[in-house]
Amino acid sequence: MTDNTILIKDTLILNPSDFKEIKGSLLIKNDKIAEIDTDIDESNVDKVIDGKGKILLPGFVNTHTHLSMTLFRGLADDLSLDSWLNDNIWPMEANLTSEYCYIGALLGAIELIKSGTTTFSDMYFYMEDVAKAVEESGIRAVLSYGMIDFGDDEKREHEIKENIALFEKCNGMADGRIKVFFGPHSPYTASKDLLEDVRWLANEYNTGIHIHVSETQKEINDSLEAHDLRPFEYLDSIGFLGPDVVAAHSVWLSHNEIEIIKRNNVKISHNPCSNMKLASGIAPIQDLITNDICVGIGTDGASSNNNLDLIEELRTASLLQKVNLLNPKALTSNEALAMGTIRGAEVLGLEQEIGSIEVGKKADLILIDTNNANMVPDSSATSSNIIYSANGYNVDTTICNGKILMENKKLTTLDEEEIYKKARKAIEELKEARK
Ligand SMILES: CSC[C@H]1O[C@@H](n2cnc3c(O)ncnc32)[C@H](O)[C@@H]1O
Ligand SMILES: [Zn+2]
Repeated sequence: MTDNTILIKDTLILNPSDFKEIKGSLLIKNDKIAEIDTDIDESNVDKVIDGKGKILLPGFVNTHTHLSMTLFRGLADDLSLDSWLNDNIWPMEANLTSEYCYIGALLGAIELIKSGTTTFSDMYFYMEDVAKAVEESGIRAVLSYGMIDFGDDEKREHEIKENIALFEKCNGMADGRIKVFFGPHSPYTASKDLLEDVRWLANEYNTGIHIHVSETQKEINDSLEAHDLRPFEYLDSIGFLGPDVVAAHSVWLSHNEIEIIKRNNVKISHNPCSNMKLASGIAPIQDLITNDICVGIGTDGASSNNNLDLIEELRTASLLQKVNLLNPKALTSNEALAMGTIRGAEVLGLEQEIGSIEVGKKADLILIDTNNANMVPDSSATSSNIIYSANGYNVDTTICNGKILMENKKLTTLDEEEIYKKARKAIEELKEARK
C-alpha cells in the first residue's frame, strides 16, 4: 500500500511543548507527522496546503464535555448547578434515546472540528452512538459511560455492565481514535461500593477514570455532612485516587486537598465558563499549576457553557485567574496554550501520541488564519495573539489522524445542514415529550 502524504507549506509552526516557532513546512505521512523543516520538496506529495499567513498548532484537547448535550444548548440558562441539573436537565435526559444522543454528538462534533478541537473526553449515556459519531466525523475521543447508582445495588451492577460493555466494544475503535475510560458521575451520585469497583476495574482494564469532583460549595457541605470529609479527602480515604483519575471542575479545594491531588498525581480538567455560568466558583488554577499539578481545559456540556469553543475557554481561564488574583501575570498565554494542547493530552494519558508537533506523533493539527480583523496586526507574541485575540472562528483547517476534517472552513466528513435540521427536530420532540 502506498503512503498518503499531505504537505503544509510556508507556515508558522508553534509547538506548545517548548514554544519554539519555526517558519517552514510540515509533512504528514498517513496518520503521523513525518518531517518538519524550513523547506520540504513538494514533488510526489499527494496534497499541498498553503500555510502562508497561518499558524500551525496541535489540535486542541477538550478534557471534559458531554457532546450529546449540545442538543440542550440554551435550554436552561441562569440557574445554579443544583436547579439546572435536578429540575431541568435530568427530566429532559429521562427521554433521551440512542438516536437523539447520536444527533447531539454529531452536532457537537461539527462545533469541535470548526473551532479546532481534535480530541474530546466525554461522559454520558448511549456512548456507543457517540462512538459512531466519532467514527464518522473523524475526530479523536476518550469515552466513558456516566455511572450513577445513588446506593442502589441493582443499579450499580447495571451501570458497571454498561461501562464494561462500552470498553469491550469501543476501546481502540475508529483506527485507534477511540479510548474508553470508566465514568462514575461524582462522589455524590456514585456510592462507595461503585467508586471502589471502578477503582478496581480501571486497574484491571489498565484505563482511566473520568469524574466530576468539588464543583460547588453545596457539594462540599453535603460531603462534610455525609462523611465528615471534603470530596477529595473522602476519595483519598477510600483509595480511589491515582494518576489515571481525571477530576472535572475541582473548584472548591482546601490546602489539604491540593496536597492530596498532588500526592496522588490526579489530573484536573478546568471548566471556567461552566463554573462561571452556573455561578459555581473560581478554581485555584494558578495554585495547582504552581504545585506542578497537571491541568487541562474542558468546556463541560454546551448546556452549561453555552459553546464548545476551546480558544474562548482558554481566554476566559486566563482572564479569570488574573482578575481573581489581581495579578496580570497569572495564567499567561503560553500556560493557557499548553493547557489546551500538551497538558490536555497528559490529562488523558495521550501525551505520547498527541498534544504537540513532533515527528512521529499523530497528525492532529489545525491552521489558524491570521488574516482576520481580530488578529491584525500580529505585533504580540504568537501565543498571545491566539489566546487573547482569536476565537474558534479563526480556525480554517482541522486535521485529525492525518485526515483533513475541515479545509478553508469547509467540512469534509459531515453534512452540516442535514445535522442542523435533525438536531432542531430532536430538541423539539424532546421538549414535547417533557410536557
Ligand atoms: C451520568 S452522565 C453525565 C451526567 O452529568 C450531567 N452533568 C453535565 N454537566 C454537569 C456538571 O457540571 N456537574 C454535574 N453533572 C453534570 C449530565 O447532565 C449527565 O446527567
Ligand atoms: Zn460535566
